[in-house]
Amino acid sequence: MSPPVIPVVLLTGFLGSGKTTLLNHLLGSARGTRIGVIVNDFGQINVDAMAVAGQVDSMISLGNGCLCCVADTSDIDEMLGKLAGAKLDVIVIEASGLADPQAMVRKLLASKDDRVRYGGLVTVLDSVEFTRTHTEHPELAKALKIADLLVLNKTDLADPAALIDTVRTYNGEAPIVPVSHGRIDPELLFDRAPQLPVARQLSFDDLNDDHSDHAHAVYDTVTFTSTEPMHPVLLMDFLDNRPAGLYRMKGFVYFGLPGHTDRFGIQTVGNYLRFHRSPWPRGSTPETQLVLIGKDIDSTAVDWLEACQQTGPVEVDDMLWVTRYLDSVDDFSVDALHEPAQQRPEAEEDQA
Ligand SMILES: Nc1nc2c(ncn2[C@@H]2O[C@H](COP(=O)(O)OP(=O)(O)OP(=O)(O)O)[C@@H](O)[C@H]2O)c(=O)[nH]1
Repeated sequence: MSPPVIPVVLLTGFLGSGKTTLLNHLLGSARGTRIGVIVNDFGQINVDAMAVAGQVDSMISLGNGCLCCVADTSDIDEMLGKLAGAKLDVIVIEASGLADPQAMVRKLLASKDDRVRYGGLVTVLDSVEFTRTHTEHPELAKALKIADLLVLNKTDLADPAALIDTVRTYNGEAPIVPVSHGRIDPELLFDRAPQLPVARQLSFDDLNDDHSDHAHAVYDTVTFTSTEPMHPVLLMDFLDNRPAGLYRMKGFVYFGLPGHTDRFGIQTVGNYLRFHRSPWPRGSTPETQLVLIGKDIDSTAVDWLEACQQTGPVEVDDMLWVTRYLDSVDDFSVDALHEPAQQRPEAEEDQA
């Protein structure tokens, strides 16, 4: 008997909407379902791949690439083929927040590997940023229109009720699931139910509708790395006055605070800012690694970050500017910084 065909679910959504958070939730609640993952991070630092590593049995990371730019379907088939050989129940592809979902769906549908089949498109929406991003980036409507499941995320921060009607105007059929922290019921995706209520037949128009304006073209990605510690007050000043054009920032910060050795994961989305404290991976050299994504990001942003490096000793109270944005209440006092952070799986990095 030939093995069951593996559904390939595409996870998309604008920058910072919560794709990695949702993926981590799925991986954490898989209950025996074998999930393969293709992470399609954008930018030179593979922050998302670092976050999911450790939870996933079968993972392929594209590093500094983009699945919708992969030249031909055989490259996709090669990746899917590697995972298909690993006896999986489902493959989830996390698209870059900048990806063109139509181009990716087209390539998945064109796959010649008969061990896999396109299993549907999940689009994650940020309840807080939805109105702003969809006004500024009308091209995002594509990912709503062809979605099979719409996840209205961050409902802990904004009431989704008013948004549901708006979202409905883009897509009259797909279920809309309001959640916080990407906590969707995995049964919506996996068989023991696999596939999405799903993978409806997409029309020729759905797949070809103005695909010429490849969404990436309008965004910049800027990276900053440094082994010099950052000064908390100077970095917070940067974050309070973010450079023009910056939409999203993520990565890790190294503060050279005497007596403590933890790294600070950082996430910004629009005006949102959050730090997460965790130990540096064993054997790694502490360094700041930041990816800045946006539109026409002010060219002085990197110079400004360089100027945030420490030139002298840092007082422990300087960290108060940072600790109020930590995601764990236990960490709010600066004294707590002297206790090493709990060793947690890297995959929890992005979860609340
Ligand atoms: N309060 C709150 N924060 C959330 C929720 N979902 C995600 N976040 C936070 O939002 C930030 C961005 O989440 P990610 O999961 O990294 O978003 P993403 O879509 O993978 O981001 P990109 O890969 O940059 O496109 C992180 O700090 C998450 O912890 C949520 O439902 N509520």
